[in-house]
Amino acid sequence: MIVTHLNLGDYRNYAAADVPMHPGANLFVGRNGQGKTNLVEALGYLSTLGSHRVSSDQALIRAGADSAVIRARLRHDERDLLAEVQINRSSPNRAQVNRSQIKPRELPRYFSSVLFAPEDLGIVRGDPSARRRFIDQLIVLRSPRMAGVLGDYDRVLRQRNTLLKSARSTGLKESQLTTLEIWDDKLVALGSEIIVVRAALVAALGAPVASAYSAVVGEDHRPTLAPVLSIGGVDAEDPDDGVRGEHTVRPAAVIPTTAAEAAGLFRAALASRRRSELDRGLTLVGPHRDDVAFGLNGLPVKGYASHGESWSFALALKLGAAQLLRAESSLGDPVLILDDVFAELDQGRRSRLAAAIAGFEQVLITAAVLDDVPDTLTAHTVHIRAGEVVDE
Ligand SMILES: Nc1ncnc2c1ncn2[C@@H]1O[C@H](COP(=O)(O)OP(=O)(O)OP(=O)(O)O)[C@@H](O)[C@H]1O
Repeated sequence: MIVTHLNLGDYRNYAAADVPMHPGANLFVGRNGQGKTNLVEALGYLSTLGSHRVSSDQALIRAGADSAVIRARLRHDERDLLAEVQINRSSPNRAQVNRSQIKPRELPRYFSSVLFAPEDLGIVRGDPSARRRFIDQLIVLRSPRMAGVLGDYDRVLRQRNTLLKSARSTGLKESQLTTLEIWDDKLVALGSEIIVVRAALVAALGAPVASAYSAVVGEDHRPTLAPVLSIGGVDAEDPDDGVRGEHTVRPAAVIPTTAAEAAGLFRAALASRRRSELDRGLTLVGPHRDDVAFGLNGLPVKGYASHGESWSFALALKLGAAQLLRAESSLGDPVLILDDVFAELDQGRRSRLAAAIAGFEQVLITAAVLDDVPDTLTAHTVHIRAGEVVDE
């Protein structure tokens, strides 16, 4: 799949932008703070419904405006499609495909992109939530229907926590026990599906991430990924009662392969934690506490790997994700977006990265310095200055 045209209205520092795009590499160059990342961030939003830089949509709307529009003309298998989203400051966002309204969360059915940016270092070095976000975004791109399952799980979790909190202050009454059992059933049904899908994804990512890592780094450093499931044996032994410290981040002892197996484990874990959950007023086990353990040469990445190794690992995660999607998606290749990547790499890694991405249908690259980008990627170069696309 490729983007043939991007149109922005009141998005970040763009009052309006019209950018034709080409198959293969498209390079956006400009000094710091001109709007290069904003441009590619907008395309990332269209497939993940979020920005890699902020958790709320508010910052995406141009200062002083009420709404932002991202509109992209997409081409796949000779067919054109117009996808757009309107991000509103004070009303729900709206989305359209070919001018017909759809739910915003349906957009990943139509557009698939994988974005790598310096912030992705947080996936390997940051909190478990960053790893869950990475995994879940990929899950939705692989199977857009999962957006609903993940959203429903969060909703049920919030409602269950509200009930646990109120039971904590008053003691669990008969009627609350019945309601808790209903929430347990919903949590287990949704959660067990998430657990199995996440574990399968982590297993599927292992090989493409390892080959992306050696393609860029040029050596066989054996990166590994393993799911850490909070329903498995990990948290059950945890004296902190499910509050995960660094020492508990290790691969799950049991990795369920079916939803029924995951449901059995999840339900048993909930039962064994009921007392603690009522004491704390909080759901202590479940996919909202899952993690992924990343390893390099037999050591954990977090806390052990160098800056360069962590950075290359994060890049390999995204390249591996893109590789996985291109192998199985009905949308063709995801649009690969590399934001500010080349400045971080030495000459050898720049050339190797250029070779590794050469086969993708479309790659969008941002750089502050043109000379940082290998010549093979500069055929379509667009200059950006102060929120405007300029011809030079
Ligand atoms: N909601 C907004 N309204 C107006 N301007 C905004 C908004 N959000 C961000 N900006 C402006 O956008 C600019 C940053 O753009 P962007 O992050 O795309 O820079 P960049 O060209 O990628 O720079 P760098 O090379 O430093 O990464 C900043 O000047 C910032 O003030």
